[in-house]
Amino acid sequence: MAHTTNRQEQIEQVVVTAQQMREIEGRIFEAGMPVAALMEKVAGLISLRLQALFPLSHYHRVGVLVGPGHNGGDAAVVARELHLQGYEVLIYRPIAKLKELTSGHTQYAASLGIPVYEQIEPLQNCDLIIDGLFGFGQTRSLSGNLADAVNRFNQGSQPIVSIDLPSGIHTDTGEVLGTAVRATRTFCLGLWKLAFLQDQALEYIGKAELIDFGIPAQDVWAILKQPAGLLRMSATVARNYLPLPRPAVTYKYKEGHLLLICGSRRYAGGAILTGLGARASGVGMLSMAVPESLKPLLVSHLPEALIIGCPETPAGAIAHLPEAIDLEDYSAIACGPGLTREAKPVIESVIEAQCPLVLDADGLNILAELRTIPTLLRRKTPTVLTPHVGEFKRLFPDSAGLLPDRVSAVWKASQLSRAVVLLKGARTAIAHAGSSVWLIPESTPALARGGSGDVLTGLIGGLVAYPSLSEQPLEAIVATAAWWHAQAGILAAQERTELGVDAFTLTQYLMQVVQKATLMP
Ligand SMILES: NC(=O)C1=CN([C@@H]2O[C@H](COP(=O)(O)OP(=O)(O)OC[C@H]3O[C@@H](n4cnc5c(N)ncnc54)[C@H](OP(=O)(O)O)[C@@H]3O)[C@@H](O)[C@H]2O)[C@@H](O)CC1
Ligand SMILES: Nc1ncnc2c1ncn2[C@@H]1O[C@H](COP(=O)(O)OP(=O)(O)O)[C@@H](O)[C@H]1O
Ligand SMILES: [K+]
Repeated sequence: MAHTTNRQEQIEQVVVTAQQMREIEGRIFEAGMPVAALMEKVAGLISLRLQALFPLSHYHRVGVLVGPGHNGGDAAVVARELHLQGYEVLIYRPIAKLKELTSGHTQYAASLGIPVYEQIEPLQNCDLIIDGLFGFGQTRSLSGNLADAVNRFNQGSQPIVSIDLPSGIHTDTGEVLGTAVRATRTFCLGLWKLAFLQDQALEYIGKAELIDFGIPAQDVWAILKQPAGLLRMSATVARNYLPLPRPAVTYKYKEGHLLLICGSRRYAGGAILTGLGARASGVGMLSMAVPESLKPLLVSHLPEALIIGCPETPAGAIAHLPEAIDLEDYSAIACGPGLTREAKPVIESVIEAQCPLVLDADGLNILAELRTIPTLLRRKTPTVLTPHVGEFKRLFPDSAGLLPDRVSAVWKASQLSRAVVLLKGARTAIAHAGSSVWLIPESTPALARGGSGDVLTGLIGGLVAYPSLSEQPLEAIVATAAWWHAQAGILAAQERTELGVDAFTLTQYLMQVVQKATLMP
């Protein structure tokens, strides 16, 4: 993160594994910070945030789940603070053997008159539950009475706030270990843990919030090294990879020439959406190769684009690229949406192109037929693949075994193929050649809708085509496009609800994202 100097901004962009978090904390403690003082500080911040979100006037009775480790310690301090503020607090402590600090805080809480129970029944009528059973120290599965208790709390209608992670969620993979707390909100402590960016954990995490308790940046970088392996894409970072401002003196080809190859008689709309995604990138020149019969349709939707009609199969797919196309003319090619699997000769041609190549949809299915890894390893210029999980499994059967740990799976696939692999999902992950993995931390399920991926392909193609960005890491440019796409979805959903974000509408919100990002201080 050479781009930002502000500690808070750096902290927001970092993602850590449990092991890394432990090592970072280890440095802080070694330097002299007392563990007890840090726990007091963290839990103080949590208590203040809880009081703001859940005022005493509406949430009188609070159940606090105290586990055996320091997550339980945090919870016991929170219990004390809420009690002192006038909340009626009850502690559930299922495991008798507690770490020393946790034991001390629980004992002190009890001395103040907070009841401590080993059964959940007394906590049944609480207005709010605070989950401090396990945090990033959890590796074992929940079973027996503990699992039953968690399942019963999940059935209640009261909100649940988890401290650090929902208990039962694996810090790195996001996997449910036996069972897990379904939190309304989770306060992630200090640094974002990887589970917050793994699709399988999202419905347990609820609304996620980082509680920044002042981890010094130098301790983070001492453990993560730069560039870090896991990175959260944000507006601050994305701004560095937008082709703005344009130089005062420029011309269309200097702002990139993208060739899109897409569409078929059956999937004509996909070609339009891909074109509109590319348009939003502002790319200097857009050419589109489509089946000959779609030419009038494309011209009417994208009058600025150069539409190239291609020979068609009887079913209306592109049979092959016309002789007149010279792939050397373009600064990037994006290919795939709506092609159908009949367009195999197209993929065989573009694989030989000497510019960056983005493959999506049927482009990926055909690549899998051609044998993904040997085909990609032949290429001398970068390839970007944008699969959803189904396509990913066909492309990379060997890496797919790591799913549902999407971050490990995409990392492995990129390492084996040397390509930039963008794995679509609720939290899209982008990896390049086994180096960093970029994660898109915010999105909206409004995007789970036919055609929104086509828009993304066009947008990625457009950004990749900019010669002014060609010195930048390709994976960061692809992640910027994915962040942009997700932000447009969020804006559109805010104005139109999650039901109102069809793919065409999505394209209409792309510009607003750039306006917002570039107006930021
Ligand atoms: N260090 C600090 O000052 C700060 C730390 N912070 C807080 O500390 C948290 C990490 O604390 P932690 O390392 O103590 O681990 P934690 O997640 O509480 O639990 C591990 C314990 O649970 C036990 N256990 C696990 N699974 C189990 C099972 N199924 N059934 C039964 N037992 C099971 C496990 O036992 P073991 O598996 O080792 O036998 C171990 O004893 C972190 O998330 C944050 O909240 C913050 O306040 C910042 C400052
Ligand atoms: N639950 C979700 N939350 C956020 N984004 C999602 C969700 N589901 C899908 N998306 C996004 O929507 C897009 C869908 O793309 P894709 O599956 O290729 O659809 P299509 O081929 O119909 O265009 C991807 O960018 C993906 O990340
Ligand atoms: K927890």
